[in-house]
Amino acid sequence: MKVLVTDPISEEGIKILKSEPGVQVDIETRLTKEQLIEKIKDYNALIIRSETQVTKEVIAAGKNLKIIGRAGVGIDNVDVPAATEKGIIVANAPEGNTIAACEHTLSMMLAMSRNIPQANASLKSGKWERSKFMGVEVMNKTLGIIGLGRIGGEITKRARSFGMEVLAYDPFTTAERAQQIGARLTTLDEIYEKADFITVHTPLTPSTKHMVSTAQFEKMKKGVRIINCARGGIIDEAALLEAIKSGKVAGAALDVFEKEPPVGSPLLEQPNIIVTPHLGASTAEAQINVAITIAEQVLNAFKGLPVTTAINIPIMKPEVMEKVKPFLPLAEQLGKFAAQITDGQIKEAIVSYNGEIAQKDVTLVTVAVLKGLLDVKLGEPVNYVNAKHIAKDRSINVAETKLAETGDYTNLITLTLKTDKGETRVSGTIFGKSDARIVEIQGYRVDAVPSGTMIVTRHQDRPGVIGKVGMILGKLNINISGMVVGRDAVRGDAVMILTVDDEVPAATLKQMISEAELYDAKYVKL
Ligand SMILES: NC(=O)c1ccc[n+]([C@@H]2O[C@H](COP(=O)([O-])OP(=O)(O)OC[C@H]3O[C@@H](n4cnc5c(N)ncnc54)[C@H](O)[C@@H]3O)[C@@H](O)[C@H]2O)c1
Ligand SMILES: O=C(O)[C@H](O)COP(=O)(O)O
Repeated sequence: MKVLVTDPISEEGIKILKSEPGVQVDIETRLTKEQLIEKIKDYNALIIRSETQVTKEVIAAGKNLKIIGRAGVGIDNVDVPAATEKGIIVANAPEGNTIAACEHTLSMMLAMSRNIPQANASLKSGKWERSKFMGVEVMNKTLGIIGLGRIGGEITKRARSFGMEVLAYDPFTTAERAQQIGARLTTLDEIYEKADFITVHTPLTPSTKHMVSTAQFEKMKKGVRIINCARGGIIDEAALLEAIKSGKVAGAALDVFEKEPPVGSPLLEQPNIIVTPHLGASTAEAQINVAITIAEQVLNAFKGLPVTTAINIPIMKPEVMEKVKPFLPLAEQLGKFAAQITDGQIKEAIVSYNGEIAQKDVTLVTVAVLKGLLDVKLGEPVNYVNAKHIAKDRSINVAETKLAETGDYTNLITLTLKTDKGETRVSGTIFGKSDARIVEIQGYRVDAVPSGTMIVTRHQDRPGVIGKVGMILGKLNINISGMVVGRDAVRGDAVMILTVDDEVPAATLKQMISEAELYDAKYVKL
């Protein structure tokens, strides 16, 4: 397994990767786009920070990529949909630099309030300008936080200790959580109306891009101070420049820029804008944290272990994962089995859960069913990353139903496929800890271990049918190792599963259908 590291990460992470037998690590920073596209084809993992741009072209060239690891939080420099489509895991290190970014934000707020960078530059240039650098206090001021996630939360706690009132806006958090950490959740308009300081802590996404622009500056208090230690582009730089020039905004503290480095940006010429070169995560502690996390995640991906910080796979807490793990192989086999006995174009896949499993978080189990189903149907690599995406792309509607009733089985997973030609229904269960069985096909009871190769027939239950099938297979030296039949009534319709030790040619299935007068016969390989 080969890992390419294209942005500088702490040695601690590199050591972890290198200590794993069979893992080769190459560090190549400052690659051009073309160089990265050329190199990436040989690698199984790419580790980056915020500088490397992982574009669609890079991802397309990464024929052997399993995982893109971001040693930090923001993944706006990675084309995540393109990676998902290719089945490449994108993982970040979401917690390692929270404190670093929080402390940097507060440093910037205080430095801006007391003109520290300007005063430092003045004194070092030989001046002694005490009256020029009159500051403001933060105590008894209102801090508006946009994005009350990990960093916004830590900032709240510390800002409260400075004696600030904290107003927060975050559509994805609750008023209770905000209150618990010391903020009052409110609207953006109230923040703009009341805040003396406004700091943004959202990711950069299409919906947060330029969320603070001319119209928003107009709503703010005169003399407001702005901080952006999240991502360049959340605040519209052109609008900020105008607001600074007009005096509406008294000062700004920026760690991040729409273009990095911000060469030639007029923002750099404004005396009341202080800047740092994207240093939010640059502490020794944070860099060790994120490098260790991402190295561990990359190794997990190589070993097929859960990548717990992946942002394009359903993530589960280890205790939840432990409970659903035994069902994943069964779920995948059900998907594969159903795909091979189903004709027509799949319009809908309904995964129904009965019994104990219905009480669990089955997100990953449904993905496993889709993985098995689409792997067979499409003949292209499908994994836990891209299964849902591919289903959506192919206009296959995926539904989940849950029923706590146990019926005859403690747990039952049923996959129903609706196609343009009809409907297929297959159910499976786990006996004991991991004994997987297919227990129903089209409503007929059966009992088959979902593995190996088999022939699945639909026919009328009458004398001679099974004999004729056996004769045909016998003549071709195809060995039958097991047989189960399910029927609705004596001489009614039936299904049969014949487990076979050898490959069954399509012509043999046709011969069986015509000579034994079967409704249908399918070869299933699991
Ligand atoms: N300057 C740096 O070096 C540095 C360091 C770390 C993180 N960051 C940036 O900070 C961002 C936040 O990091 P975090 O760890 O707190 O992430 P987080 O996911 O814990 O928090 C982000 C919060 O933003 C909220 N949010 C999303 N869309 C929103 C919207 N439209 N309006 C308001 N809130 C919205 C989310 O609900 C979430 O609570 C990262 O995405 C990264 O870009 C920068
Ligand atoms: O999103 C992040 O984690 C920060 O912006 C840090 O970026 P960096 O790893 O390039 O310092």
